Amino acid sequence: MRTTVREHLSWILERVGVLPAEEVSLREAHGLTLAADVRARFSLPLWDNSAMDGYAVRAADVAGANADSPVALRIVGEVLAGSASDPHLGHGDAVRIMTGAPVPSAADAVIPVENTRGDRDDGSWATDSVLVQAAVAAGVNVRRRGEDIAEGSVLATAGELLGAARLAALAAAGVERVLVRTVPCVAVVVTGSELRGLGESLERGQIPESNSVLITGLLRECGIQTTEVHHSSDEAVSLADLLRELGERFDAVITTGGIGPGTHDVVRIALEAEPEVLATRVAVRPAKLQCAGRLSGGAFLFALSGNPVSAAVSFELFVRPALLAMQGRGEVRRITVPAVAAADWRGAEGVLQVLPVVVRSQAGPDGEAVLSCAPAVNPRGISHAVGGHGAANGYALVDADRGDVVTGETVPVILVAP
Ligand SMILES: Nc1nc2c(c(=O)[nH]1)N[C@H]1C(S)=C(S)[C@@H](COP(=O)(O)OP(=O)(O)OC[C@H]3O[C@@H](n4cnc5c(N)ncnc54)[C@H](O)[C@@H]3O)O[C@H]1N2
Ligand code: MOO
Repeated sequence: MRTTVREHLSWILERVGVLPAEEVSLREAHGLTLAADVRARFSLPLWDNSAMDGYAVRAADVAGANADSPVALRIVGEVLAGSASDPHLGHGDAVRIMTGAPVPSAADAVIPVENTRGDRDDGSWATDSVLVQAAVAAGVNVRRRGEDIAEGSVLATAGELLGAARLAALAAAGVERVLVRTVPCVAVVVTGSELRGLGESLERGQIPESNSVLITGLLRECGIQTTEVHHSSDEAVSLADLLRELGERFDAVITTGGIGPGTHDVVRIALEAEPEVLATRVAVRPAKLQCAGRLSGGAFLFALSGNPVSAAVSFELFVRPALLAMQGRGEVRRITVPAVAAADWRGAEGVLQVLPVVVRSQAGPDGEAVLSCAPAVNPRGISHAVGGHGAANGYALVDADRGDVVTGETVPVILVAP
């Protein structure tokens, strides 16, 4: 029986290891993986503060206020956002207060300015006394210290991807620097004597080289800038030398092409000298041929098929999770979402089918939004279909024992659009 996707991924994840951690500023941390839990240095909010522009009051003083019988309060001060002042309020007093300003210790509620009348007829803010036209309960319009986050609590956990919202939370809670995992340095090597650079003229049998565009783009979509791209000659000896050299300088090396049983499949031949690299057949279509492991130079190698869609699917199933694991990411697998098949298609008998699909949001029977998916390529020949694959924003996962897919059935889909 052939290796399953799960088994092969486990084999890789057991071997990739985790890269070292380094401390960076919050601004440098976006898109990186946190290496250690971070606690809030401050409570959020930091102080009891006003949610409204208005008047800080003692709720008991305005208990009976309404539009017909407003309650007059004496204005004893003003607090703006950023002000350190804490004016005292006695019975019948009010303090002008702006949104975000610390609520005076002696006040317990804020009346929005809209519920008051000033001491002049022009509707402006009161200066000496204010007429309050609505009662307010204690605590209303006061954002309490610590109601969002308590000081000392864990605000971010090791293994998470640091996005904009989390970094803003850390900044607000007084965190300046965080420990993050190093991003892997990755080199890409394409092989194939039929390949020509973009814009070069093509003789019969030659094609534009597109896998380096694919792989560097997929790497960028998981936060990795490729620093070197090589086009190797179809000669196993020089390729073995190149892999040995790259293996010493990079954390990971990704090759495409040359892993089949053909006479000139140079990657397969060059890797025969690498004892920790495993070539295997996985029960999946496309991406059946898999080859991965640690090069003697030290880098982790992923030798992907030259077929562009096989390379993309291999990247999604094995390379992306491995590169995330190297960064200590807690969750390396994508979530699947259910989508309704918008067409019939043939499954891949006996193996998992990973079909590039176009996923759309459409109205369900009760007007609710549901996802639909339609094949982006012909399911009979997926691995070479670089053109149709360009439209795909997801992959439908059709289990080995499921058989064909019928219009209207629900299929699990992973969304891969950047
Ligand atoms: N006798 C068998 N033949 C094949 C088998 C098999 O089991 N027995 N497996 C097939 C499968 S599955 C795959 S996948 C391929 C593996 O192919 P290679 O990794 O050796 O890839 P190549 O032969 O080098 O190229 C395949 C295809 O992709 C095009 N290609 C390659 N590199 C690029 C690139 N950088 N940009 C664009 N296109 C590229 C290449 O021209 C070929 O058309 O083997 C099957 N055969
Ligand atoms: O490795 Mo090949 O994809 O099965 O197309």
